[in-house]
Amino acid sequence: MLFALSPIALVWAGLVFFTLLTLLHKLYTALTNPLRKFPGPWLCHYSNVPYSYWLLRRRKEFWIHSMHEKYGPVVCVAPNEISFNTAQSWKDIYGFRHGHQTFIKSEFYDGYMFIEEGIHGIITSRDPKEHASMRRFMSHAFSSLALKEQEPLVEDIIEHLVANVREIGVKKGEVMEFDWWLRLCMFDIMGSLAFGKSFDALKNGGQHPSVKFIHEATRQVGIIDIMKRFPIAGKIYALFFARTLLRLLEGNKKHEQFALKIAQERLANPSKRPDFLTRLQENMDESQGAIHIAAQAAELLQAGTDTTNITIKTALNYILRDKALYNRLKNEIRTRFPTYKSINAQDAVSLPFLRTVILEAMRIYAPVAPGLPRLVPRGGDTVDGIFVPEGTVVSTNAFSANLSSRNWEDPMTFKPDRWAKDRVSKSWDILEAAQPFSLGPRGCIGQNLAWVEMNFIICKLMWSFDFELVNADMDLHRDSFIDTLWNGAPLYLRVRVQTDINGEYGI
Ligand code: HEM
Repeated sequence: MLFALSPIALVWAGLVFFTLLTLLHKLYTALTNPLRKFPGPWLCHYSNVPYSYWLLRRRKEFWIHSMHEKYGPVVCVAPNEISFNTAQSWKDIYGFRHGHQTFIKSEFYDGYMFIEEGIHGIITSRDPKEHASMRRFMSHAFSSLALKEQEPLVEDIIEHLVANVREIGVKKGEVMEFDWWLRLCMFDIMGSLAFGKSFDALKNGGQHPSVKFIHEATRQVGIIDIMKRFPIAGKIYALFFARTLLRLLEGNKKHEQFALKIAQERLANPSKRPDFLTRLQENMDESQGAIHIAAQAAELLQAGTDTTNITIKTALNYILRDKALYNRLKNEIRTRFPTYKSINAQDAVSLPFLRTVILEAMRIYAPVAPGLPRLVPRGGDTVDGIFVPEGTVVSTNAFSANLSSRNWEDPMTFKPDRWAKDRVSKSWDILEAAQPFSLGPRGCIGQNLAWVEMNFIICKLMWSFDFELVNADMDLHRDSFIDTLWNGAPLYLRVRVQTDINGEYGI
């Protein structure tokens, strides 16, 4: 009977059969999916399409937040993925919990840098044992002593930034795309610390291949994520868009080679320069070579560049919209430091109002906005009192936890005083819902350095200049996209030299 069909009819019959089988399989997995009891749109329980659609539109965190506002603190966002947005979920998923197994990083972290060599850096390492030994190894580069020694290197780059602002913003009177200059500054700082020399991005207006690469790499992460969710479609995409993928991979390769060359050079010519490389070299063992150092340096560059830059940009954006807050911050900085030369990192990090401004900036526009995916360990475990089956990918969505109307009073309003130690207002904010640096064994190892950089930069800038926001019609949330990290609207500022204090840098 089957042989009576023409070849074309046979192909059609095969296609229909295959489609029916796939649909039946989908239906079966949907009906037996243990996550179906979790709230969320029905489609998310059995398809990665909504998740990938919003990822491609670069507004995934906005979508997840809208679902949390609608369905509550736990939402099924993809067939095997649950998002939380509560303070307790941070502790349960990422923290140390006595008597519980670790929730390890999911496959999301696989395969970015040094893929062919199978070598990870501290961020992408998923194995808890491998990571713990890396963390010990890296901790020397992030100790308080190391940080103290790194301060002059950081300050040197900040001086370049201040000089650029004086030259372009004050002397030439140009409106400055300020986040671009901040980005270059952070890039040079990380170059100086992780690669042993500044990239001179501030000097050359960003003409360094790694600046472009790091920017593109954040988009690459999203594309790889989608390709992992749809392996067959991913292969077809790879076939049709081979050139785009090759370009991305080429950028990756060049950045790897660049990192490797720097590491090899440094190992061949040991130095006493107090940067990360020196500390890492001092603590290497025989099992490690230049490639291991290069993998760490490449990841540090990504971790420490846009996170800090985005925070400073956010703080400036909100402060410059509120005259009272702006004057309060200016006064705190200019009173604490009578001269420009008296500005130092230690005092800069202890300014109480500046601290609350930065905390509020990291709340309202989380520098690392997406949920950081983790796997529920064998046997399943509870998150915020809810049992989640083993193998489920869970995360606390930082963007949503920081803006949830269940966690914050008036969440969309920039109110640094919610963080004041002597809080007199009766706000019921759940401060622990915001964990900008994450927590537990995989929490940010660079946070002390980040505080030094951010406070130091803001103090030096606000001491030296008066700022005016030019594009006040810009809305940071409305006008931003997320490619793992923010790809936000530019911040245009007009700059004048400050006239409150006649410091030695007055022009
Ligand atoms: C405002 C600035 C910063 C924020 C908000 C921030 C945030 C974070 C977050 C959320 C994580 C967890 C990532 C994950 O679980 O996948 C992390 C990890 C990490 N961060 Fe930062 N970071 C900042 C600055 C820095 C700086 C300046 C450095 C230094 C170069 C740095 C180095 C790292 C490293 C190495 C890790 C991985 C730690 C580990 O897995 O043991 N970060 N950071």
